[in-house]
Formats: sequence, structure tokens, C-alpha cells
Amino acid sequence: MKSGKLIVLTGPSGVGKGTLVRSLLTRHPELHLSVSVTTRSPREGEIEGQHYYFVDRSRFEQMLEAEELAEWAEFAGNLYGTPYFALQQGIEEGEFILLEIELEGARQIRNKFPEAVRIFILPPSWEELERRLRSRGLDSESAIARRLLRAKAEIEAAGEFDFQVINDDLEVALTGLESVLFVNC
Ligand SMILES: Nc1nc2c(ncn2[C@@H]2O[C@H](COP(=O)(O)OP(=O)(O)O)[C@@H](O)[C@H]2O)c(=O)[nH]1
Ligand SMILES: Nc1ncnc2c1ncn2[C@@H]1O[C@H](COP(=O)(O)OP(=O)(O)O)[C@@H](O)[C@H]1O
Repeated sequence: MKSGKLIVLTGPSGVGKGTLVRSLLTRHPELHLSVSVTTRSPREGEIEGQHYYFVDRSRFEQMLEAEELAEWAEFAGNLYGTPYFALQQGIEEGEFILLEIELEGARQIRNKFPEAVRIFILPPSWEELERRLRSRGLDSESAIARRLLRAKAEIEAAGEFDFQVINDDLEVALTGLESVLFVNC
């Protein structure tokens, strides 16, 4: 059986991970996104089972206890995790599975799946990151402040990753990701 690849995408909130992933999935139907479980409330337009599985804290804790999560972390006051079921099917079928997760989770994946390819998405500047977070218009001021605080620590860890891609011009960043996925992997 052909074995698939795990691709981890990490980067500070607002850097454009979601935007990049959406474009990659449209351009490359052979890529699959692992859908995470979260205790965060759905944002406007988010769909259950497509963007996240939205659960309450006690359900999340049940999943943790039952060892149903491949990795998990707390981010800006909410819990996020990757269910094993999101990984298993694709890997067995020889597909590329994208995980769009934060730093702590990326470290857990490195320990459990050392063969995973880990990519860090960087902003062109701190000012632009802040501008993108605000322009998205989806988070409260306090949620934005928590995300910015966390962003500093995440950017400092960018060197731990196998590849770094700067998301300045979107097309250039997409081409950079494609060359990592389809040439270097
Ligand atoms: N460790 C971990 N992080 C996740 C998971 N799903 C999403 N995240 C990360 O959690 C952070 C917050 O995600 P979200 O609330 O959707 O906010 P956004 O990144 O600002 O759009 C982001 O860094 C995501 O990459 C997961 O399953 N595990
Ligand atoms: N290359 C880019 N240039 C300008 N704006 C971008 C770029 N990539 C993403 N954005 C915008 O930045 C904001 C945050 O992007 P998003 O994909 O939600 O980030 P993340 O998933 O990393 O939190 C969105 O408004 C998005 O349209």
C-alpha cells in the first residue's frame, strides 16, 4: 500500500495560512485537509466538519482521555486538536494530508511522525501581520491582542521547521509552497 505524507503548516495567526490552504486545495485536488476539533465558537461563515468540528470543553477532554487526538494545544483561550481519524484514512490511501496547526501541535507531530514535512509561514513584516489580523474583521480586540502575543513566540521558532515560506505576494508564496510539496517532498 502506498503511504501518504503529512504536511504541517504553521505560522502566526493572520499570516494567511487559511488563505494559502484554500488556494492549494482548489489547485491540487489530491491534497486533503485534516479537519481539527476545537472549543472555539464558530466564526461567521464557518461550517461544522469543513472548517472545524466545534465541540465543548468536556467533549474535547473526553477525546483527549480516549487518546483520540494525534496532537492538541491551547491557543488564545481555546483548545484545538487533530483527531487520528482525520489522518489515518488519507495516509493509508497514499494521499497528502495538510495539517494547519500552531507551534506546540507541530512539535508533537514532529515527535510522533518524524517523517512529516513541516513548513513555517512568515509574514513580510510585523506591521503587515497586525494589519491582516485586523482587516480580517473576524476577531474581537482582545482575541487579536492574544493572537499577537502568541505570534511573537511562534515567529521566534520558525527556524525549527524544515522550510520557511514568506507570505508577501500570495502567488509567490503559493509557488514556494508548491515547490516544497511537489519538488522537495
Ligand atoms: N495544535 C493545533 N493547532 C490548531 C489546530 N487547528 C487549528 N490550530 C491552530 O490554532 C490557531 C488558531 O486558529 P483559529 O482560531 O482558526 O484562528 P486563526 O489562525 O487566527 O484563523 C491557528 O494557529 C491554527 O493553526 C489543531 O488541530 N491543533
Ligand atoms: N499574501 C497576502 N497578501 C495580503 N493579504 C493576505 C495575504 N494572505 C492572506 N491575506 C489576508 O490576511 C488575512 C488573514 O488571512 P488568514 O488566511 O485568515 O490567516 P490565518 O489563517 O493564518 O489566520 C485575511 O484577510 C486574508 O485575506
